[in-house]
Amino acid sequence: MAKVLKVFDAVDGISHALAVEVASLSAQRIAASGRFTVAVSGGSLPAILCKQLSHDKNVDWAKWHLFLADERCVPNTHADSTYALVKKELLDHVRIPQENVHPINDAILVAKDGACSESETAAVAADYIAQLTSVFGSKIEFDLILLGMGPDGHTCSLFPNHPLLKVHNTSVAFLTDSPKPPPARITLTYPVLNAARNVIFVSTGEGKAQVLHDILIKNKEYPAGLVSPQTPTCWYLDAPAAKLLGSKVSS
Ligand SMILES: O=C1O[C@H](COP(=O)(O)O)[C@@H](O)[C@H](O)[C@H]1O
Repeated sequence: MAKVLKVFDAVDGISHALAVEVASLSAQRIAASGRFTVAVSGGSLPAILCKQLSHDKNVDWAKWHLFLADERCVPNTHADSTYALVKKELLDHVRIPQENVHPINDAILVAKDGACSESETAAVAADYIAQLTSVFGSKIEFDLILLGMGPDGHTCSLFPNHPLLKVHNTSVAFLTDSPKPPPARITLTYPVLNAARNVIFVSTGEGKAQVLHDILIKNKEYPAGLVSPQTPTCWYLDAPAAKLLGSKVSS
């Protein structure tokens, strides 16, 4: 599937363009289906995504259903929690009904520091599958999944050469050996990523330049490059991240 690249001089340009695009997709899908189902990654993405979007009063936030594309198995108030980040950047500023927001069930966690046992992590994943099923039924088709990418090419908590890259029999998988701390995490799997109507990647900073070149120019296999949804994946990049992409980039 083709990839669409959008390159901006600075991160603020990404925030602005993303806010416009996400608001537009939200309006389209709410008009068509009465709701907007979204999954978001952690890391640098929530701050970039929400800087402008969280001020948009025209978005029908009450119709949003918000999931996490991956999450660290820590309490929802922990410094490493993606939910905590999304709460700070978005949920504290807009009115998405609480029942439409889907953090992990952190009451399951015995370990509160990210060092979860396999059985706890598996239970968190099983609960997250149930949360997805309660909204989607058996066919999980997000309107939009917003993803980041690490400098090693990982996306969600799908890391290079990890066995989870081959998991196709569940919507949510778990791992307790993440190469990036904390080790215990849950993640959406490729069947869910690839069933999405729209996938947008956001990648910024020089530290991502080499892997972006490898994925987008050399077509080397990295987890982020394997995402192949219903429509072309769209990559929002700043100039430092895009610096090795040369003239093949149309901004
Ligand atoms: O660990 C994670 O890292 C990736 C990339 O983060 P970034 O800070 O380099 O943007 C993120 O997309 C993922 O959700 C997160 O769990």
